[in-house]
Amino acid sequence: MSSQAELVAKALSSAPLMTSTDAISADDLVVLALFAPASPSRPEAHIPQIVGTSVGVSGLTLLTIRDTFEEHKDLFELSRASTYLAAAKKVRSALVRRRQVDGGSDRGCRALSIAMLDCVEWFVAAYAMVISPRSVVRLGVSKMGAYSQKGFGIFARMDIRGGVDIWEALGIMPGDNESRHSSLSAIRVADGQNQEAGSERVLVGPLRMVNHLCRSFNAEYVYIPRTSAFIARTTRDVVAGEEITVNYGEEWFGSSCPCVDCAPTDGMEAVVQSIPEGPQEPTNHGPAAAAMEERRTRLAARNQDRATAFLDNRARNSEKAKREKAEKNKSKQRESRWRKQEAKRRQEMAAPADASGSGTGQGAL
Ligand SMILES: C[S@@+](CC[C@H](N)C(=O)[O-])C[C@H]1O[C@@H](n2cnc3c(N)ncnc32)[C@H](O)[C@@H]1O
Repeated sequence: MSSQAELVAKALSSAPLMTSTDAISADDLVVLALFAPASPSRPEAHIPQIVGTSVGVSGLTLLTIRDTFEEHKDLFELSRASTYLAAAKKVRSALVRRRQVDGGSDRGCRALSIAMLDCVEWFVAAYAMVISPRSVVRLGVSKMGAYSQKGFGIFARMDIRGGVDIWEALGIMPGDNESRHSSLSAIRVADGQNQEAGSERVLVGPLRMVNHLCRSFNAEYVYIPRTSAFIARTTRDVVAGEEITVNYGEEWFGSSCPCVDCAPTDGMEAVVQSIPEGPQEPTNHGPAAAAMEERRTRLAARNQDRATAFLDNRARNSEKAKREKAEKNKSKQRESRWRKQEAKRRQEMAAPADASGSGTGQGAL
């Protein structure tokens, strides 16, 4: 199936460059619409940490995009790449029709500019790849790091061998570097891409949902040559249900990395599958499930040890910080005392000269 996903990803990767502002807004919009619409009928819907918070549209727009996608969802057949992109165009055309006032209501889509609709088309196609039951990965919600913060993550639907390209986890960089809009997904242009190598961009699309691990990551970003697009490539075997993770590089979190390799937690886990995807291969049986269970047990045991070490370390560091602060205060007080004495001494030295004459200093000659 991956070869079809590869065709779709390559077609999407050669899209004209978007601006950061449109790309981030459209990414927010499509993610919120497809995975977290504010609908009372979906109490499990979760609004994760994502994105640039740049969306200036109503909940109605989100629901309209979601409904329009649902109406066309069956057209997104990942096994037939030739029809796949046409499906995204149909979603766009339906949204354009809904932009026109229809019986007094535009169903909330009038706020979407033409440039935004172009981007929405791209993101609908990109995220429909991970929604497809044929995709090797899916989008879920991950409980991450030391603070058990929730955010989106990408999870394997099936066992994936090491060295495999995950075409469904596609990301693309806009043509400008307005990355201040979303520091959640800054990335540098690589040699061999179609933009100035080394410059910083925002990564948008499903690949931006991949989370970080310092050591036990299982994938890396690779770029699609001569384009602005990236995908994930596994660096080792991954079992069904496991989260796909990469190492963002040392600079990302600095010395306070919250990942489970650096700080202990219960580990990452998928807690919500945001969008119903139809029948799927059961994953709670067979060697893959056993391997995953074994990995979970290993992670839990390791995290237990780390938890103790982490707490000891934190207590030691906090003591050390207190001592250093007290020392600093003492030294400040010493310095202030010294300054006062020095000022007094100077005053005393100056006093006889003042008393002796005109105040210009010449009286002493
Ligand atoms: C590119 S985004 C990854 C997707 C993100 N989870 C989301 O929902 O948008 C990067 C952000 O995810 C969070 N993140 C990634 N890996 C993490 C980890 N291991 N522990 C805690 N937070 C993590 C951090 O907030 C980081 O700035």
